[in-house]
Amino acid sequence: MATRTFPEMPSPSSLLSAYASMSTSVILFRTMFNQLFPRELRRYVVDAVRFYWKPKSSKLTLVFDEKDGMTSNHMFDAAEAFLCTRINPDSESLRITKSVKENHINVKFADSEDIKDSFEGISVTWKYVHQPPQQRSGNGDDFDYTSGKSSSSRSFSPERKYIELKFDKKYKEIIITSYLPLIIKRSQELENQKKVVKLHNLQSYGGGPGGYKESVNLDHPSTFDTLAMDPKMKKAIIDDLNLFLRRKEFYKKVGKAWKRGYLLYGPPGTGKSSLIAAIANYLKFDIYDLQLTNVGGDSSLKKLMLRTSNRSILVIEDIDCSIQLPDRKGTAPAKFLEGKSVRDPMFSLSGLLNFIDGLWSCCGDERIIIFTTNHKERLDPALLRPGRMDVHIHMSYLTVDGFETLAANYLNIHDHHWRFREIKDLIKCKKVTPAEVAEELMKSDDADVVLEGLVRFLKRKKMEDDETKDEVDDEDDEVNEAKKAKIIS
Ligand SMILES: Nc1ncnc2c1ncn2[C@@H]1O[C@H](COP(=O)(O)OP(=O)(O)OP(=O)(O)O)[C@@H](O)[C@H]1O
Repeated sequence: MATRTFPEMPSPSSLLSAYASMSTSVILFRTMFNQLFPRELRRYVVDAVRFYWKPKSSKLTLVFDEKDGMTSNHMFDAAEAFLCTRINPDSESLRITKSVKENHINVKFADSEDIKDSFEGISVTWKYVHQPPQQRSGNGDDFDYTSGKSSSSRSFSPERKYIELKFDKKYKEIIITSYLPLIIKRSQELENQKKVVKLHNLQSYGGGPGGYKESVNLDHPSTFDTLAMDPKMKKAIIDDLNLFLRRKEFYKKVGKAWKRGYLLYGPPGTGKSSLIAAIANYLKFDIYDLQLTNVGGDSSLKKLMLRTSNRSILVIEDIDCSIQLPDRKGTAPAKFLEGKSVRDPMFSLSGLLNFIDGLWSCCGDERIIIFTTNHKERLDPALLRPGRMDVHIHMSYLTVDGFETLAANYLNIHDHHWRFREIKDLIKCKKVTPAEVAEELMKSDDADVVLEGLVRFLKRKKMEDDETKDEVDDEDDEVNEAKKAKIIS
């Protein structure tokens, strides 16, 4: 039987001396390398070696930085919102955020946590990376390219937050053209679901060159369900809003800015402001309340307008009080009313509308503009011309249907109450605003007590009106008598 012989194993002392001589050679080589070759050449050689030796990966990584220069990166925000819906139930850490103005708590995936997703059978991996401020080399003179270290002149790079998306390179096209747009769409849907509608105050004094803008959450509870108005009119408004939202392509095709104008008119207390809040809550659009009384002219108006965002409602309340109308010949200069600020504005109402149209047609999408007035008859005819404001809505006195809505909201009475017949008869023959009735309905928790009080209120109002009417009739009689006497003498 043949026996195998093994070569003799080197002794530990010979291994140690081989290692020592190798390390010495490496140090010698590095020193020679650094001394013999200029810095640029060293850098070039090191980069070239790194490039060719680096194993080629079949993966592609897309990086969404939080900021794109000074502005925030919409793709980062969209990805972050989308990934909140993909959080792994086994996650070991999560980020929790909430701003003072938000009503909800945001649960986000944590630093360096991987999230797996798949799109049309393609597996992708997401990762959130937060790099705190990092030291970096200063002028680079002392940088050693063989060791990759530098020794002095350090400064700090700013902190960086980004999201990485990794997938197989061959799916690049489909991921960029289909998956990313889907993420943007989903994030918008999520945003709409939890969006807190804001009310921004737009006025041009204070707050620096661009004017002053303060905003609060719009906590107005008004919705189309709580609004007391003719059901047909309510439905027509909702249909109109829905049509407007769907018609992005239509507006583009006909070359018009994607905006819609509403004129709300009617006596005080008939729900004009409530309707604006209901529209904002329905569309989840922010409201910009434009105070024209302090806008000096085109340039400050333009600055204010540029501060408004898409998907918003621009409201100009009591338009008849904000701008003095030009005379019928259109020659009188427009002037602001209300005492304090009577600078000559550089625009009339129609000028203002043309201006807003022009500005929005180039940089505004999904905008709604609402004017309100208690006196439609006092408005600039330019505003009432067909095609100017798309929809005119008359907010009128309380109707029987409107009363039923208020009774359901305030008293939780959804069918009938024995007082209803009398109340409805009184409402039919008496002009009463929803605001007046709403105030009566809030006076007690007891529906019987409240409705009895409402009946008394409506009767009293009717009596007062009858007396006023009698007085006016008496005065008219006296005037007629006097006229007759004058003619006879
Ligand atoms: N149509 C309505 N439906 C439900 N509530 C209403 C309605 N109209 C008025 N109210 C109630 O009256 C209050 C005042 O109404 P609102 O401010 O909307 O009236 P307005 O027409 O805008 O008045 P103004 O012209 O004085 O600004 C509201 O907060 C609401 O409680």
